[in-house]
Amino acid sequence: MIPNNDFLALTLNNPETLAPFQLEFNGGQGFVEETGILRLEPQQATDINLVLSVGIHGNETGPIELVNQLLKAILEGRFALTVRLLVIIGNPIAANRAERFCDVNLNRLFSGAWRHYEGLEVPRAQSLEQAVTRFFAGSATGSVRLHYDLHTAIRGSEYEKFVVHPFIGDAPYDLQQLGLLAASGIDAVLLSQQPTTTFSYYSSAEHGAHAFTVELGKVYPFGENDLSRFEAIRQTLITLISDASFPKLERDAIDSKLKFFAVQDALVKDHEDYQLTISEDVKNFTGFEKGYELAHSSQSQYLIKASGDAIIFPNANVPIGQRAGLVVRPMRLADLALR
Ligand SMILES: O=C(O)CCC(=O)N[C@@H](CCC(=O)O)C(=O)O
Ligand SMILES: [Zn+2]
Repeated sequence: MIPNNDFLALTLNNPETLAPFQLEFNGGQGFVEETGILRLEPQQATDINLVLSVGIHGNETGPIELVNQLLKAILEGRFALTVRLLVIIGNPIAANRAERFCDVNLNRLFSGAWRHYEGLEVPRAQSLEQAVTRFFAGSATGSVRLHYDLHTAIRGSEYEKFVVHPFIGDAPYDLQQLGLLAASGIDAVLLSQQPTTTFSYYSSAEHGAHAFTVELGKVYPFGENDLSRFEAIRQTLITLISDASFPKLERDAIDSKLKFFAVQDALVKDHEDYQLTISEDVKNFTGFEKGYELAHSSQSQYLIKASGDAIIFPNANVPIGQRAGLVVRPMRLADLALR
């Protein structure tokens, strides 16, 4: 069993390794596959397979606390399990250090990108890919695959809660998933226009999952999160897990709740002297006038291409070659292919 049904404590007490074990609870069976990786199988067959990952960045503690609470409620039989569920606490070593990562940003290592890096996160990225592969391999043919990768952002945001939707090529966007996001208190959806090496892109591209990076607010240390700010997503997750059902929102309701943005450019740090021109307190979604110089280095200059283009995740404190921010452009739901 998991002492006190506290999977977070078990994981943080065993940040490097944990021998696999099995557990029974009222409603199903659990399998701790390795540290921070717990698979729950319901008693009844289901056509929903849900990966909930948190703590891919060790210091993003709010979603870790939220999911740990949900897990405790399932293990104590306070609500039913009607879906297959894989819970991942991504980077327990970094979580214990209250750091975003130890050696290398785990959320840049997926889809095999770990082959090009060294450090503590490299074997972890491999393990997480394998765990997700095993999990989806166990799903029934034709069943729904979901992966919600929950994060919090370094900066404050004009839209507090938002998701990054991985690039899906010419495929239509899924109205049911957009409805779930709208019902979960998400304010904005950023549509990626190219492949990346993030966890959500991996599950989307490799496993055909509906996957998102979900940003739920600003980073705070363990114990300092106001979990009431996650109430809407907590409710949609409980309904999904206990009733295998999605919120039913009409297209107009989705349109009125969600703002949409296309990712226009990824800012890439190209030299040690690379600088963003904005101050530390500029929030995500701050927009600029055409021609504004957003970043420069001795190698390059980035000028805003259209008035209203806005900055997300500005951070020049990254290794050369990595993303220092995203530039997004407002768009309308009406412009999207939907199904
Ligand atoms: O606030 C920040 O600067 C970073 C927050 C964060 O960790 N965001 C994710 C987004 C991943 C994606 O683009 O799907 C990340 O940078 O890994
Ligand atoms: Zn993060």
